[in-house]
Amino acid sequence: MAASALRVKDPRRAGGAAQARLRILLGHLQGPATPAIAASPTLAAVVPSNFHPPKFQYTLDNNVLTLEQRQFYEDNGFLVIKNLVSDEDIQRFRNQFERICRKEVECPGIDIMKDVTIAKSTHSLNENIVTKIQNFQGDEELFRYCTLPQITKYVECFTGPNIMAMHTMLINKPPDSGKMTSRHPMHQDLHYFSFRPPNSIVCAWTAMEHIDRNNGCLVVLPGTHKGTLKPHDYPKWEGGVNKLFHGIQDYDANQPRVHLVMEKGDTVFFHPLLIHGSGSNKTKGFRKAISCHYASSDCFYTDVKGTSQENIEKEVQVLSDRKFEGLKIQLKDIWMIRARLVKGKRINL
Ligand SMILES: CCCCCC(=O)SCCNC(=O)CCNC(=O)[C@H](O)C(C)(C)COP(=O)(O)OP(=O)(O)OC[C@H]1O[C@@H](n2cnc3c(N)ncnc32)[C@H](O)[C@@H]1OP(=O)(O)O
Ligand SMILES: Nc1ncnc2c1ncn2[C@@H]1O[C@H](COP(=O)(O)OP(=O)(O)OP(=O)(O)O)[C@@H](O)[C@H]1O
Ligand SMILES: O=C(O)CCC(=O)C(=O)O
Ligand SMILES: [Fe+2]
Ligand SMILES: [Mg+2]
Repeated sequence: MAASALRVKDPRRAGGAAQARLRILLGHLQGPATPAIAASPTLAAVVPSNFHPPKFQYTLDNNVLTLEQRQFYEDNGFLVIKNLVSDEDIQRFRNQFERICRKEVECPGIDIMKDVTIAKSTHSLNENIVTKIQNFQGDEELFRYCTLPQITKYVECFTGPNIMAMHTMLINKPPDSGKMTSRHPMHQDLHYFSFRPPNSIVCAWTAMEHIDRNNGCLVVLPGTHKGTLKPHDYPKWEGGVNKLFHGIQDYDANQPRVHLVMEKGDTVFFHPLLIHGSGSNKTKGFRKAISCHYASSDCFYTDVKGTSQENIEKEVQVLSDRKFEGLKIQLKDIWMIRARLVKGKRINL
């Protein structure tokens, strides 16, 4: 059976023999279960002798990625494609961002965020106050980013043909005030998500200008997509931390990091378990990037009760209580509201 057919099923819903079979096969998709199977006479009897574990777990069969690119993503959990978005498109996104910041256009459902150091200031909004806008799925001009064919062509290698846009952001990392609040702590995006499986989710993140360590590039820990979701909470930073910027609790700052230096239009695709963050912006300019988290529409929603994600659900509920006036909604409801179809059929999400 093709891995792509399997990975969309929720193994908990399958029963009996089918469940046993799925578990065995999913074992190959999720981790090195082979030695255990070989050691067990009962399980070994179920696995045909000509069965070869799939070589690839994190990418689907496709004719877009070269073998080398595919292997790179499998090993590292990210892949940078140079020069994927045109200057013209980036200028359009930048113009629309400025119109939204200045409140010249209405954008239903959007969240506008200021840096924690100026959160209580009463400046009227403009593009030099806003640190990011989120959930622009309702804005046709910005949503164009999510539908760019040269991006969805790559996305499909991870999600398959039924593609939902789940989360969108335009990040406008401000010059750091000196308190280091422009840093984004090391985290896994899956911490925010109540849908699975992780291998059917991918983020596309496009640099809207040259980005390096000076203006706070993305920083990744290669290979960490092979691990599990870690507990997240606010880092104990002296200068303060932005709302909802949770970081990995036991993060060891001495682990080897890779700084992704990118040119305008370059796009990185990365796995939702990949540990990443971004550094402070030491320049006077606002560092801009645009991103979308995509998921296969046959992913399924999960309840985060009793998991390490309870803390994020509680916080998001407090925020949504203010917006939706006391309606106690779950994290998965919030994602359901935000989700928008990009391509193919809407199934579960
Ligand atoms: C893929 C992974 C997910 C993404 C990962 C991330 O990016 S994590 C970050 C995800 N971020 C988000 O989802 C943020 C969504 N943003 C929002 O909901 C909003 O921007 C916000 C709640 C932060 C701010 O709300 P509003 O702008 O509507 O309201 P307002 O300006 O009145 O602020 C409301 C209260 O929040 C405080 N506040 C505002 N911005 C803040 C910030 N950056 N850090 C801390 N606190 C902040 C204000 O001081 C105020 O406190 P008082 O009430 O005390 O006066
Ligand atoms: N001491 C630290 N403790 C926890 N997280 C850190 C620490 N230093 C950096 N990080 C995290 O590592 C990532 C990358 O940081 P990086 O070192 O690149 O940036 P920076 O410290 O802002 O700038 P610089 O380039 O001067 O080191 C960010 O996500 C940041 O939050
Ligand atoms: O700094 C950035 O652009 C990346 C932020 C990020 O990783 C996130 O918001 O999840
Ligand atoms: Fe992130
Ligand atoms: Mg540093």
